[in-house]
Amino acid sequence: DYIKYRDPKQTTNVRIRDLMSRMTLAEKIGQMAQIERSVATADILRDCSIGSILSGGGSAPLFNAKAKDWIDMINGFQNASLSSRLGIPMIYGIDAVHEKRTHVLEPRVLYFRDPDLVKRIGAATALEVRATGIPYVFAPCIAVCRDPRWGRCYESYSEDPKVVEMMTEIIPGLQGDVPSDSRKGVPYVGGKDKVAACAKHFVGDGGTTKGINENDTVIGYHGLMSIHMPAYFPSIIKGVSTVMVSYSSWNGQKMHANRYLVKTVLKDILKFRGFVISDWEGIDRITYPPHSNYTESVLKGISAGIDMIMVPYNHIEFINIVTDLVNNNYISMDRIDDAVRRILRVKFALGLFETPLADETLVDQLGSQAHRDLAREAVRKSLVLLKNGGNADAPVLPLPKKASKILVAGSHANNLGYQCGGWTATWQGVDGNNYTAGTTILSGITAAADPSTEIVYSKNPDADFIKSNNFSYAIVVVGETPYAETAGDSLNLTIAEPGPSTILNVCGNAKCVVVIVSGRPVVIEPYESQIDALVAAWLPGTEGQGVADVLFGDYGFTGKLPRTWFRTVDQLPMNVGDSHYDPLFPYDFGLTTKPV
Ligand SMILES: OC[C@@H]1[C@@H](O)[C@H](O)[C@@H](O)c2nc(-c3ccccc3)cn21
Repeated sequence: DYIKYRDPKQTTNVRIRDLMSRMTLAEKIGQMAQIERSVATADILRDCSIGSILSGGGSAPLFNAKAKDWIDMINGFQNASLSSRLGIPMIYGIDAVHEKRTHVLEPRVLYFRDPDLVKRIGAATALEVRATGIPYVFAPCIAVCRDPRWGRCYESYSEDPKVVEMMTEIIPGLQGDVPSDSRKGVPYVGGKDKVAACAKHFVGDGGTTKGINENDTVIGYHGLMSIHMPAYFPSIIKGVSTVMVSYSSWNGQKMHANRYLVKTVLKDILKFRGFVISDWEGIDRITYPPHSNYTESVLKGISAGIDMIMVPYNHIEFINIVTDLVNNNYISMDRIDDAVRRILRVKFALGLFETPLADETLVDQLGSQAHRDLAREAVRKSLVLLKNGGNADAPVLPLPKKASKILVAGSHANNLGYQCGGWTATWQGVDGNNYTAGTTILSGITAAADPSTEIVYSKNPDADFIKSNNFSYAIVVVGETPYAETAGDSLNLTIAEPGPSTILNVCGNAKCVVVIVSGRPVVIEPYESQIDALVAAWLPGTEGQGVADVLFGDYGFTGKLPRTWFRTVDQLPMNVGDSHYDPLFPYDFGLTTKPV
């Protein structure tokens, strides 16, 4: 017989209304739960009508999983969801694509200010995610990092809200362009090669005291609205499908329990019509210790306006408590219906009811040459030239490709894992070249230099070695080792040993170019006078040859600092516009070179 919500010719509102009218309370509450893939079974998905599954950091169907492994796993889960009473498809979410080695790892930091480029990166990312059967990414992070001591600073586009606003152009890249005649604020996904996106973390995640992750953002209303909120406006206008709540607090109140900002501001005033998702055990952390009063967590989180809870493991406890709270009128049916309506709206916008299973024809898009070239372009445009010789008439860069003998040194010269940083093959990132296909900076240099040039590689050479070799010049690649979230919080921001001594040994005995691989500004002033040329390479990901492209002048340096480069950490926090502004290199600084 005719089932209205299954009819794609009906409007989304009609389909939602029809489906909601058929759903039991249990089915509605099941839709509000997102569980981790490691605990998902066919029985749970079918019997509990679970709304969503995610891969947490590094959680894959198997080690070195290929696209087919992902597709088979996700289709397996989806078929279970489709076998539930009403056959509501589940939505599978993941953090961008850095979970999988099947993807070209875009530069981990997108520090260029080119909305067209970031949109193209979004489109490539959407294609590669869909190729693995996934229709939903927890990106973009539109945090405005105001203190580089924050372990997630590299996930933020800039300290300047204007730049972050501009970079929301990745959303139409990921989701597709909202048709001009369609209502603003409504989730929009334009086709099977596009994904639902997630603006995160709402709100003020980048403003915590001393950059302490998940801590307290102490700032007035106008400061919050002028620094941390602005990028949410264009995100909503561009039809972002979901918003993730921040672990952090605003003036002592947990964002996961902040009904004023989540319901009143985001939903009622800004008219956001997609669904609000918690962070991982985000409601558990409303209380201290976390999960010490889960009933309070569930009540406060859902009452604040959170629609989908990233549980991720204790879905039975979650479902039982929500059911009790509704049956005892602590949570209204209106609140439940608002949450489910929003979740269904995103699922209908994604076309999940029409095409719930993966489209296997996209697999050859993975790691395509076009995507590698795009990532390489992003690397080139992200690099910032901070110093280029002692004086203008003797620039060091671009380097001559033809030289008798050059030295490549440093802990980060030949290490793909270090180039990629956190959120890659594993949550905290990896060390070495065995996890991801890609090009190290050393390989990029070797490929770019003239065949007649002798290239000597030494991770941490001593002074005698350098003196005795009479190198034409040396390239030293050092920086930070990979980290994610709290593990990346740093009060000293020093580069990893033996980086400093490598710099001093090499630069004290040869003309040197120092390339810093890091997610953020780090301590460099003590060595700066010894360094002839200094390049901030951030986290170039798999495309190390993008670094060689500008070092040797195939392309000019054009990058500008997206955040202030401090002298010493005791100046922090220090952002452009502050009264006490005495940086080593100011926000928006960057020397340029011409292509040769
Ligand atoms: O991976 C899903 C989300 C991600 O989208 C958020 O940006 C991030 O804050 C986050 N932290 C954890 C997470 C934190 C601690 C232990 C295990 C997992 C999980 N997640």
